[in-house]
Amino acid sequence: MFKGLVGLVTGGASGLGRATVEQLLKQGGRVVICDLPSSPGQETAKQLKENVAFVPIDVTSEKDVKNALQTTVDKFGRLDVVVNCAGVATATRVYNFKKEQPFDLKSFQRTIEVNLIGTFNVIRLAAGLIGKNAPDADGQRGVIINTASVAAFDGQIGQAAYSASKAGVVGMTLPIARDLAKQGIRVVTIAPGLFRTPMMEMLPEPAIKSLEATVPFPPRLGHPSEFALLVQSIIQNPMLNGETIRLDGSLRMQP
Ligand SMILES: CC(=O)CC(=O)SCCNC(=O)CCNC(=O)[C@H](O)C(C)(C)COP(=O)(O)OP(=O)(O)OC[C@H]1O[C@@H](n2cnc3c(N)ncnc32)[C@H](O)[C@@H]1OP(=O)(O)O
Ligand SMILES: NC(=O)C1=CN([C@@H]2O[C@H](COP(=O)(O)OP(=O)(O)OC[C@H]3O[C@@H](n4cnc5c(N)ncnc54)[C@H](O)[C@@H]3O)[C@@H](O)[C@H]2O)C=CC1
Repeated sequence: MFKGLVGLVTGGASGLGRATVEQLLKQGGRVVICDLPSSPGQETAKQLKENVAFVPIDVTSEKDVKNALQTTVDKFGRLDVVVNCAGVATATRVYNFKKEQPFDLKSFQRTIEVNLIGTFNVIRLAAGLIGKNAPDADGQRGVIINTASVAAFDGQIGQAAYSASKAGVVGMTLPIARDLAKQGIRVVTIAPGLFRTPMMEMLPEPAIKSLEATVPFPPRLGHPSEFALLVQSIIQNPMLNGETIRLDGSLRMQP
């Protein structure tokens, strides 16, 4: 289905990103996995064998992202789809009254830097490369897919930094789609609910169970493959643009 398509997936060594890499490969695409040098990206690429490459990057670095785009061109000759999955989660109250300690500003800044600025960094640099593609019959040159979170809308206690970073991703989706419309590049954001990934598994199991119990239907954590399925649908459907799609079993998180 995606024969010849070239994708670049940040955070592609784990969780939702990895499932996306697998789905794109299954559909005949070629994929560059971008993730931290400390991630299992190299092993992941080895396991998946063909049509896949790993480039170690930090999404906040201009040099790293430019290097990943150059590798994409050198290896596969073009770039059609970017899926931004790289992200970090933090959980701290804005002020801890027991310890008389305010939220650590560096931690707030780093969350914004990775989740929001890192996503923007990849978009701004990748857009130039996607824009070099010849347009298809519909005038389309490529697609950029971002990952926000339902926490952008209903962040819980302790999620000020994380929610702010993800709300930023939601907020920039429409203006960037408008910026890139003339070049025929679509921009769509997915706001996942609760998916079983290493990030989610950092929460204690009782916390996971209690969150899971709040999902109306299906009353369970999502499978990463279900996120990847939405990525595939977004790529396939040319009318989807400038929108954030919740993928959450109708979950609205409680405080
Ligand atoms: C990854 C995604 O993108 C998807 C998601 O967002 S998944 C949701 C992730 N959610 C989180 O990570 C929650 C982050 N928050 C926390 O871990 C903790 O609230 C915290 C560590 C920040 C604070 O913990 P704390 O100061 O020890 O507070 P604690 O004493 O446990 O709780 C105080 C009150 O808040 C409530 N509370 C705390 N965390 C809660 C939670 N996650 N959900 C609901 N209520 C919560 C407690 O029930 C308690 O209520 P009462 O005062 O009525 O008894
Ligand atoms: N798992 C869930 O329930 C949800 C996840 N999300 C979001 O989905 C995205 C993927 O999350 P998961 O797969 O669950 O987490 P994960 O922790 O399994 O994967 C995230 C990947 O991002 C990489 N990464 C982190 N910082 C990076 C950086 N600076 N540069 C490059 N790569 C970096 C990590 O190394 C990791 O491989 C994240 O943006 C997360 O916030 C949103 C809502 C729910």
